Amino acid sequence: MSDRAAMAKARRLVVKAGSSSLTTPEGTIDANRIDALVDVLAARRANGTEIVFVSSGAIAAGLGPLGLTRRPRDLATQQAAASVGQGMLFARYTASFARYGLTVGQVLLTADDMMRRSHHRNAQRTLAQLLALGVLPIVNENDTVATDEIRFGDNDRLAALVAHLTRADALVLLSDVDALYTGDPRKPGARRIEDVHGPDDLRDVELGGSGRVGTGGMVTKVEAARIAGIPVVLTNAASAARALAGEPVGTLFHPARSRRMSTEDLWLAHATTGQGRVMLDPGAVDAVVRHHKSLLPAGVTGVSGEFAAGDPVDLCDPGGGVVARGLVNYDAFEIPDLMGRSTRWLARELGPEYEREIIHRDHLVVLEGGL
Ligand SMILES: Nc1ncnc2c1ncn2[C@@H]1O[C@H](COP(=O)(O)OP(=O)(O)O)[C@@H](O)[C@H]1O
Ligand SMILES: N[C@@H](CCC(=O)OP(=O)(O)O)C(=O)O
Repeated sequence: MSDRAAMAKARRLVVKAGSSSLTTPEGTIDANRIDALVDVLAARRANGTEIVFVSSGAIAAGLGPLGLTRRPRDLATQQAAASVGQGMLFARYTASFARYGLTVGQVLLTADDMMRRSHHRNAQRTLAQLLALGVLPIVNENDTVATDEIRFGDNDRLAALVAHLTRADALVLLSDVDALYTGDPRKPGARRIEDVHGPDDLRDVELGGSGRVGTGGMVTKVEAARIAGIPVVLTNAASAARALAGEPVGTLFHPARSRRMSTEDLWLAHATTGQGRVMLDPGAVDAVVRHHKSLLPAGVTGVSGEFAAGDPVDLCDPGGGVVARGLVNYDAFEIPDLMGRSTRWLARELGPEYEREIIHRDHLVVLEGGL
């Protein structure tokens, strides 16, 4: 099945709309555009497809009511605008989907919810239950509590992670441009890119910044497409119906990997950040990256950062490049005493509890640079 056909046949779809597709330049909700988009989603839902909708626009929709003429730069005012805008946005969706007898559920997530395994599982369960109950979940970042350091900021990566979380078959990113271009389409000479198969197709592409109200521009969309691991179409809201029908609109990002990674691997690779680093000798790099073995203390040459057992940590090759990430079995301060030792020696000298690996292979994922 072609990736376009996969879009048309998807049984579970994540659709993400950017701020610019949902709000007016005056900083209010664009009710007509929301209704038009809801018409498309409801029609697809009526065909039996489960849809998770990721909607930006909380900050943009809060600008007008607060008398702001442009997107504020400081986090506190962004959060105030999001607090005002999110409620209005969701009220609008509730009314709009009700025209089709559809019930919507609001799901606000933080980057932290994606990073902590227990929160992640919880979000996964909630979304699954909403879908099982026939509810259409509408997801946004929980802007009012997100801090600068741990913010998604844009919703493109969040949409890709939600696609993982829900094991969606395809992802549609709706923006104010109808496709990815070779350069910013606001400048002359930019050409539309129809298909992206991998990094080679993006080599000469200028990934510019965002529009007036959006965040991240094309960089975050390309990144989202890369991490989604499923067919992704990028187009504008006006082309949403055609994109969902598998017609050749926008830009289609073909998934790079044929084998789907497990949910935990996807989570580890894309939703977490290493809380510290563990340095490996060449033999350990080989064992972990090529042979997918557990990381044993004997192959560790150094450690940095403050992490606790259970945290995600980055594994580095002797050149300092990150090759893998895994959930570590020890606190950072314990590792120097174990480094370079065989598990047998450790068990004999320190006790049987030290026989465990630094990272078990079941909780270890090789990152792209390490392949
Ligand atoms: N190579 C490119 N192809 C398409 N659009 C681009 C490119 N470079 C920059 N852009 C700009 O990215 C903007 C969309 O990004 P953004 O404002 O973050 O959207 P959204 O709010 O939908 O997430 C477009 O308005 C476009 O002007
Ligand atoms: N969570 C934020 C998303 C911010 C944003 O600009 O996202 P996007 O328009 O998708 O680039 C909001 O709802 O305003």
